[in-house]
Amino acid sequence: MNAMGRQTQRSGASAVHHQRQYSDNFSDSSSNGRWLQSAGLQHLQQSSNTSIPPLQDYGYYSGGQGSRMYRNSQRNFHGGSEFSTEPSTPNQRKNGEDPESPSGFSPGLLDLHSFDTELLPEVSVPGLYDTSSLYRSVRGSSFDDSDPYLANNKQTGRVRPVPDNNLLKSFASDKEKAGNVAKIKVVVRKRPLNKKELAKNEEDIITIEQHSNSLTVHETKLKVDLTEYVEKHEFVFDAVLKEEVSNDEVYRETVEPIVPIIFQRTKATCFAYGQTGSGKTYTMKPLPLKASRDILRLMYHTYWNQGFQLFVSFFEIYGGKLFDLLNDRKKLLMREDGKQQVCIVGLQEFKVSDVETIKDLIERGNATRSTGTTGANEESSRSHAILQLAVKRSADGSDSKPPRVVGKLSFIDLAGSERGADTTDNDKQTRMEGAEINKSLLALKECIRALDNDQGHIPFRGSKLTEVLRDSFVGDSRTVMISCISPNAGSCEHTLNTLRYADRVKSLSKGNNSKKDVLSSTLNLKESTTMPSSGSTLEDDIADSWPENVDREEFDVSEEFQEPEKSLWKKNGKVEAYTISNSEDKVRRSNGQTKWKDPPKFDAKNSHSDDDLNALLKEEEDLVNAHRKQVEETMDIVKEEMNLLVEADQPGNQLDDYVSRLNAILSQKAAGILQLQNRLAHFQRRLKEHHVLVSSSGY
Ligand SMILES: Nc1ncnc2c1ncn2[C@@H]1O[C@H](COP(=O)(O)OP(=O)(O)OP(=O)(O)O)[C@@H](O)[C@H]1O
Repeated sequence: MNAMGRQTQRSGASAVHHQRQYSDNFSDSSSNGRWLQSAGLQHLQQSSNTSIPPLQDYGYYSGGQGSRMYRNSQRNFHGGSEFSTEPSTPNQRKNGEDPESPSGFSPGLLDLHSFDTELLPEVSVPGLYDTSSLYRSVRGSSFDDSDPYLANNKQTGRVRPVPDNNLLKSFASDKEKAGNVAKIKVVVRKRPLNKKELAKNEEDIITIEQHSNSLTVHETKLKVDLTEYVEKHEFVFDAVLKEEVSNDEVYRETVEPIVPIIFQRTKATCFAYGQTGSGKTYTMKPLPLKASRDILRLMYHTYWNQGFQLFVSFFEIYGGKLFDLLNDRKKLLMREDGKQQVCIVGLQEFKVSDVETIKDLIERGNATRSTGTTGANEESSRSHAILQLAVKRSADGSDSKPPRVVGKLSFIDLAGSERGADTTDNDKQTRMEGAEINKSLLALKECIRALDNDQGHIPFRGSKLTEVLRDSFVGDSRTVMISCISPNAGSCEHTLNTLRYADRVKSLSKGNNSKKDVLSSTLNLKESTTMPSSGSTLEDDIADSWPENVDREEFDVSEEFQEPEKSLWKKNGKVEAYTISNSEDKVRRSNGQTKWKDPPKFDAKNSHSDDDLNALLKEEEDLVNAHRKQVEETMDIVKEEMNLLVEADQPGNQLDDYVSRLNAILSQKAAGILQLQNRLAHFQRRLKEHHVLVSSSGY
């Protein structure tokens, strides 16, 4: 059965797979339009019944249906909303005099020939960053709705020739903003404890220092004497957002700075990454609408009358296949043209001119999206949803030629990453989905790394997701990654994996060699050497970059022996002794980490030197050797005891039982050694990979 077929079937099984409802465990409020509220766009909620008109109703804005959409726009911009004060546009629309006013929302059928993803060549726009011309015509009055100049302009039908003072400021600040936007920005967002977690009295283990953009995970561990101790894992990112931070603030911190540069031939991507149920969808959902609002504001204000147009498309990648979320999940094909441009054949693109229409489109797409149930989230996204806002303009700024992409903003709501452990109850389908999802997350990270290190080869072909995003990564591009984390103790391992993934993305970034981040990176690398308390899983693999299949297989073998070992440790004195030593080792290593947490006395250049890496490798090797020694000693003791028992020739079958139990322990210990050896091999590979990447990043 193909993915589509499976999808349909699964959708039918309501308990397992269903359309996303957007309800949550946090509040009892109706979820319909809740995300609008969180987006600060609640005024649009009233009109949320507005259905999207059938496609055939709308031509391009120059077509005959334009007036209908024009009325929509008018309502939107005059509905007492924040948009009612939108400069210039309302009057224009009211008067119906604006020949440029894009009154239509119309589909653009994308095919190999028409989907031009190539950036528009730089077109000189009079007044755009051309300060000499700006100054020549600077006017003293302000640029707003009541600006008499604007009214005059419209009355006379003259094309506004140049911007005024405020506009000049706006250009300058846009330009400044653009320069300030890092190529890769990594932001972490913590969600609040949910009802379930609160009911279970789960502890919040994340503390955040927003002013220093640092975050600490307090991981509870067991000491030698079985008392608990807390190991701290510190991370520093570009921004760290507390649980009380609103979606508005998230927008301001992440997407707002990149909106203006979309008009400057830049393609940007914003995506959320994190464990299932950590808040990716909650975080991502309001962003496109807020961005659209700002894009339209720029189009109608700063870049008014310069021929920019906004287009929306929305599709998902499910099971490695593409489906159009704005066209009844029609299956799409991805092709590369002769110029290696990615083309999505059949994807419908809608020309939009008002926020309300965009809101309707987004809602329609979200309602069509594939969701399922995971252990951690009843409405888990099982697909990657990609919403693209493309700013276009025809080469000569007129309507006579088809518009070409100037810049593009892609929002990706990634499917939830899950660990193997979470999927034990899931069916094969869900596990396969998980594998596909994890593959694309790994590929995404590899691409971001390669891009930021200016590597010649970008591994786009690693997954459908990265292939589709290819054109967003070439040329002048920006990436904002929002790592979403759950605060509860039960999610500790997931949270650490998410943060390590984020840290890998960030710490290997070329423009990110500040001492602070080097410290963070080194710290986190150090933390990653901690022996896991349970077996590694696919998510671990992603977090730690072990791409080779062979690694996975090796580790699966060793994982089998993890459980019996755990169950033994309380039953048998000898085994307990072994495990306790193991804990002691951890404690020692944990204490040893203090030196890494102190401010580094090295300079950034040498922080990742061979010596550091070799020292880490040596330490891990010592650790494994120490374990091996302990196990061997345990085996010796067990053997000795067996011999004693045989010599004592105890009557009855008690002896047989005892011997077989000891034998079982021996074989488990042997497996333990094998596991440690595998672990060491993994670690060596990881260090090697890290070393290669660090060297190529120029530290
Ligand atoms: N910052 C937050 N404040 C309040 N509620 C939140 C927050 N983040 C997430 N939630 C709630 O947590 C639940 C899970 O969030 P969400 O569906 O966004 O997770 P997800 O990471 O997208 O999961 P999946 O990957 O499985 O789709 C939802 O009910 C959502 O409303």
